[in-house]
Amino acid sequence: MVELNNINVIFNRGTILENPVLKGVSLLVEQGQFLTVIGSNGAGKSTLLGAVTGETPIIQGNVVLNGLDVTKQEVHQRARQCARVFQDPLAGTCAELSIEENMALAYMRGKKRGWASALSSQRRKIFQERISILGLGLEDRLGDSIGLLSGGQRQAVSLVMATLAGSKILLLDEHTAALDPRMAMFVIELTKTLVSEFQLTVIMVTHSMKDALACGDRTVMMHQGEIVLDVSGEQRANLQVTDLLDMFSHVKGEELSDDGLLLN
Ligand SMILES: Nc1ncnc2c1ncn2[C@@H]1O[C@H](COP(=O)(O)OP(=O)(O)OP(=O)(O)O)[C@@H](O)[C@H]1O
Repeated sequence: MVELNNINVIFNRGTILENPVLKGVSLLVEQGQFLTVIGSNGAGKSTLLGAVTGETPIIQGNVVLNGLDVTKQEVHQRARQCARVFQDPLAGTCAELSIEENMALAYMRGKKRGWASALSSQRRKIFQERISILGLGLEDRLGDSIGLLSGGQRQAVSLVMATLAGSKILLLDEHTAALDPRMAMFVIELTKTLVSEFQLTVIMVTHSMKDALACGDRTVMMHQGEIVLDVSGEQRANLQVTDLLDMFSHVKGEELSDDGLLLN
């Protein structure tokens, strides 16, 4: 469960560049819910995820993860509870390390135990099992440098890695945006499989209105640091991409330019 209460984020506070990016955002994502987040460029979507992980300093409000108030916790302390996958496949993995070593690092996220325990033969079996879900034959290539994989393969491995430490909250920050359409579809399907298998609570930021409606069970739209739309259930099930755009215009009383939101 992710609970954000009245979160305010202001970048460059007190300077000429002061930028209020989240304006009293409150959001409750129930245990096991899969929320998709859309919104125009600069709406505050990534900042919202940063507020959950602790990477973004908040000036007001509180963050509760799985019932625990983590507002004062550092990023590494919250890492036990939530995992984040970024847009850039290179961001979540270390090119110089092998697939197995990358997985071992992910496995140890938020844990105090040593490196050796993460690389035991028993762990290797778990890693092989988990990575075989991809159907890419990587279970036989655990010793290969992860830098040898394509961007899409690496993003798929990043997603599997995000499930290794046992955290129940998964934050996806446009994780398919840098992939070609075929690989993006593969990673979206993989996302659905992993979310269902590990019963994760998910916040997925996307620029694809199609994916926003096709994945998960609830969609919010952000605009200028606020949640301007929140749909689920039957209302969402009946929505088309064009309806979403109309709703946006209605809520904000303005036309939305197509460069901010992809219509695919
Ligand atoms: N660390 C930072 N320091 C200063 N300003 C920042 C920082 N991070 C983000 N911003 C600004 O905050 C605003 C919101 O950024 P954010 O990345 O949350 O938007 P977004 O909705 O994810 O946009 P996009 O869809 O373009 O990725 C932008 O104006 C951005 O320039």
